Amino acid sequence: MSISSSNPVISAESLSVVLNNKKILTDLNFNVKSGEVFALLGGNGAGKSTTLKTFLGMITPTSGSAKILNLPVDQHATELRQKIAYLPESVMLYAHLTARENIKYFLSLAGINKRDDEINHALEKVSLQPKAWDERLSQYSKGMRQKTAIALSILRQAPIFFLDEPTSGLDPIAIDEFNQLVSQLASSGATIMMVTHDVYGACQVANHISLLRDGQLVGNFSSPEQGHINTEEVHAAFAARSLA
Ligand SMILES: Nc1ncnc2c1ncn2[C@@H]1O[C@H](COP(=O)(O)OP(=O)(O)OP(=O)(O)O)[C@@H](O)[C@H]1O
Repeated sequence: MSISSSNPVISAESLSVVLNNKKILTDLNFNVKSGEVFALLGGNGAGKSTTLKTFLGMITPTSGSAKILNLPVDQHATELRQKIAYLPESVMLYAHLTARENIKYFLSLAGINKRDDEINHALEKVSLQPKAWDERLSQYSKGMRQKTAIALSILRQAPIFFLDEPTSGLDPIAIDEFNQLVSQLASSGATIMMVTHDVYGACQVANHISLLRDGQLVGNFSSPEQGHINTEEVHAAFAARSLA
C-alpha cells in the first residue's frame, strides 16, 4: 500500500450513490495523485458532503467505487484510517485543553509518542504563534484550531487529507495562511482533496477543480504549469448553475 507519484492516491471510478431511492451522485470519475490538491466545488446540495463521506467509508457506493491507494474504501476502512487526516468544517478538538495537550492526547490514542521538540516543530510548521501553544483552544479562532489539527496530522504522518469547507468562516488573512499551508503540505508530498463552495479559494490552491452539480461532474479545470486556475472561468461555470 505504498504511495508513488504516478499512481492515483484518491480515485472515483464511475462512482454512484443512491440514498432513500434518490440519486445523489451519478457516475463520478476523478483521480488525485500524490502532491496534488483537488477541489470538488459545488453549491448547496450538489453532493459534496456525500462524496466526502463516501471516501471516509461512511457511505457505501451503490455502484462503481471510491478508492484510496487503489483499495475500495468501504472494504478497507480500518487499514486506510491511519493514512487519512480528515478535517471537518468544525475541527473536533477539546476546547478545555491547550494545543499541545490536544496533540499529546490524540497522539496517545493513536499509540504515537512524540517529544516536546517534535510537537513544537509541527506547531512551527503550521505557523501557530508560539504564545498560543499553551492556551486553551476555547481562546482560539477557527483558523488556529485548523492549524492545530493540521499539526496533529503532520505528527501522525498522515499523507492523505480530506478537508470539508476548510475556509468557511475564516477571515481573508486566515484564508491566505490556510491556502499557503495546504500548498506546503502538497509540496511535501501530501495528497489533498477538499470540498468547498469557495471558488476563489479553490482557484488559489488547487491543481485540479471539478464542478459538481446535482450529483454530476459538469466541469473540470486544471492549473497551468505555473500559476493558478482562472477564477473568472470557474466562477462563470459555477454561476451557470442558476441559469440551468
Ligand atoms: N440520507 C439521505 N437521504 C436522502 N437524501 C439525502 C441524504 N443525504 C443527503 N441527501 C441529499 O443529497 C443531496 C446532496 O447533499 P450533500 O449534503 O451531499 O450536498 P452538499 O453539496 O454537501 O451541500 P451543502 O453545501 O449544502 O453542505 C441533497 O439534496 C440532500 O438533501
